[in-house]
Amino acid sequence: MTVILKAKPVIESLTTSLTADAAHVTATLGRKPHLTVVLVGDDPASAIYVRNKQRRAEEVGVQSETIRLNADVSQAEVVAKVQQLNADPAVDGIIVQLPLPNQIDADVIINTIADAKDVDGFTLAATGRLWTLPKNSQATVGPCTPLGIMALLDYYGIDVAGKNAVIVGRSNIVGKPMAAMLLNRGATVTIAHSQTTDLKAATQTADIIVAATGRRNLITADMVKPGATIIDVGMNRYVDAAGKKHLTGDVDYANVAPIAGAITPVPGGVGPMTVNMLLKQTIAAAARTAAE
Ligand SMILES: NC(=O)C1=CN([C@@H]2O[C@H](COP(=O)(O)OP(=O)(O)OC[C@H]3O[C@@H](n4cnc5c(N)ncnc54)[C@H](OP(=O)(O)O)[C@@H]3O)[C@@H](O)[C@H]2O)C=CC1
Ligand SMILES: Nc1nc(=O)c2c([nH]1)NC[C@@H]1CN(c3ccc(C(=O)N[C@@H](CCC(=O)O)C(=O)O)cc3)C=[N+]21
Repeated sequence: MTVILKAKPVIESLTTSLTADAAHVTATLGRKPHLTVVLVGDDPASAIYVRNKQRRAEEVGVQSETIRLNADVSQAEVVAKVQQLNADPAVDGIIVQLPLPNQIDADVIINTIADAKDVDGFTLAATGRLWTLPKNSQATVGPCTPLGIMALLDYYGIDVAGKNAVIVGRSNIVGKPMAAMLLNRGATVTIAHSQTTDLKAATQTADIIVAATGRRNLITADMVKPGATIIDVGMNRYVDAAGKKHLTGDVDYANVAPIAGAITPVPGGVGPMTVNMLLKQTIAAAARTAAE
C-alpha cells in the first residue's frame, strides 16, 4: 500500500508548540510575532502562498501583513522598503516573495534582508550556515520548503541515510537547499534540471525523488522505481477541458501513486509544510527579540 504523505497530521502535531511559543512571545513583547510579506506583481503560486500563510498565522497567533507592490516597481524602491522593515522593531520576520519581475535583481533584494529577520533562510549568511552544518545533523533553520519536506519525512519515519535521492530543479529556494539537507542527513544526492540530458535514467534509480520544476506531469510512472518516495513540490494551476480549475504538482499522480512507496499529495502535502515552517521561523525570530 502506498503511504500518502499528508501534511495534516504533521501540522496538527506542530500546532500545540507553535501556539504556545507564539503566546509566550506575545506575553513577553506585548505584541504578537509579526511577519511582513513583500509581494511584487501577481505570481499565481505566490498568491496561493500568501493566502494560506495569512490563514494559518491567525490560527497560531502570528500577525501577518502583506505589502503589495506594483509589477513595475524599481529595484531601489524595493530595497528601500526592505531597509525600512529591517529598522522597524515591530517586524520580526521579512519575506520577499519570489519570483520578482525582471527589472529587479532578486539577489540584491534578498541580501538586503537583515539576517535576524530572514525567516525564508535565503540570505548568503543563511546559505553558508546550511552548507556548513556538521555532518548528519538536522537543519533546524533554513529555507521553509526543504525544511518542511525534512519534517514530513521524519514524521512518516522515512530515513534518508544511504538512500539515492534525485532532486529535479536547481533553484535557490527549493532544489539547492533540499540537496544540502538530504546530503547532510546521509543521502547520495543528484540534482537534475532542464539541461540534464537523460532525466529518466537519473530518476529511475532514485529511492527518493523531489520534483520542484513547475512543470505539470513531468514525472511519469515510467521514470519511477517501484516503492520510491515521491515528494511533489510543484504548484501548477490548470483548467481542464470542462473549464474546471485544478491545482497539481509536477508528478503524474494518478499513475505514479500506485507504484510509489510513499507520495505527497498536491494540495495538502509540501505546501502546508512550507507555510508552517515559515511561521515557526517567524516565532523563533520574535523569541530571539524577546530574549534580548
Ligand atoms: N509547495 C511549496 O511549498 C512550494 C512550491 N513551489 C513550486 O515549485 C515549483 C518550482 O519552484 P522554484 O524552484 O521556485 O522554480 P524555478 O522556476 O526557480 O526552478 C525550476 C527548476 O526546474 C528545472 N526544470 C524546468 N523544466 C525542467 C524539465 N523539463 N526537466 C528538468 N528540470 C526542469 C529548471 O531548470 P533550469 O535551472 O535549467 O532552468 C529549474 O532548475 C513551482 O511550481 C513553484 O510554484 C515553490 C516553492 C515552494
Ligand atoms: N520568498 C519566497 N519563499 C517561498 O517559500 C515561496 C516564494 N517566495 N514564492 C512562491 C513559492 C510558492 N510557495 C508556496 C507555498 C505554499 C503553498 C501552499 O500552501 N499550497 C497549498 C495550496 C492549497 C490551496 O490553496 O489550494 C497546498 O499545496 O496544499 C503554495 C506555494 C512558496 N514560495
